[in-house]
Amino acid sequence: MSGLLITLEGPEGAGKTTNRAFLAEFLQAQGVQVTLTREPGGTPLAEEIRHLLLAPREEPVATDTELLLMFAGRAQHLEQLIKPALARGEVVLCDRFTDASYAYQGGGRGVDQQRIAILEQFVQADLRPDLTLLFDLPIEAGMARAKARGQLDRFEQEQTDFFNRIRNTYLMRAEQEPERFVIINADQPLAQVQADLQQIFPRILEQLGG
Ligand SMILES: Nc1ncnc2c1ncn2[C@@H]1O[C@H](COP(=O)(O)OP(=O)(O)OP(=O)(O)O)[C@@H](O)[C@H]1O
Ligand SMILES: Cc1cn([C@H]2C[C@H](O)[C@@H](COP(=O)(O)O)O2)c(=O)[nH]c1=O
Repeated sequence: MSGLLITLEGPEGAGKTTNRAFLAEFLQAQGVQVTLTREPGGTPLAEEIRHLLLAPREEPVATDTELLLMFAGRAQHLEQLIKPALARGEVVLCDRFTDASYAYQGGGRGVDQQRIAILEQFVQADLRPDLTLLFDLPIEAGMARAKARGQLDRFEQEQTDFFNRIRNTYLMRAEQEPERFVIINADQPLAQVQADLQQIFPRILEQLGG
């Protein structure tokens, strides 16, 4: 038995966490076992790595340090949480995964995509998300939501150009893998975003049945 790995991606404040809960509610109502998780994080050790990554600090964080910490947390998360849940046949709803490394460290920081691909293969072997929901919206709209939440973390303190490169990288990846990605227009009232999201429920149930 093998479950499904569904990842939710997008820039800051796109509504990933809010809509992960909405999706979980729907699946649970269908009797599907769901594991909710996030990256960086998802296990106690990986959450400690998350704290290291997100905390604003005076010492500049080297780009490779950031990249390797993302994949170190991912390795722990995969072994301790994601793979066991998939082996139990569950749907894993993960708030960000490796597409975020391509978007943030690749697009945002300028790391060569091939170097990220090497780490992806090293840490994940052939494990890839079954479906990726990309919540897309203009950077200013997402940042306004993030700012309204309160203090900004180390990533959220970056400039608009950094986030525009991230958004563009996500959209480019979605174009390259149209069978895996579904783009959701996140720049709409929540009720409309969720109405759009409902359109893909049958696809998820079909993937689960197959
Ligand atoms: N469609 C929407 N319209 C307006 N506000 C929204 C919408 N979706 C989510 N929000 C609000 O925006 C804020 C950010 O949402 P959420 O935490 O779900 O986004 P996120 O993508 O997980 O953010 P981040 O990646 O920055 O953690 C929350 O306060 C949420 O209530
Ligand atoms: C998985 C992953 C994440 N990031 C960045 C993206 C966000 O700024 C933070 C996570 O915080 P959020 O509450 O989910 O917004 O980490 C990254 O740069 N690279 C990654 O692989």
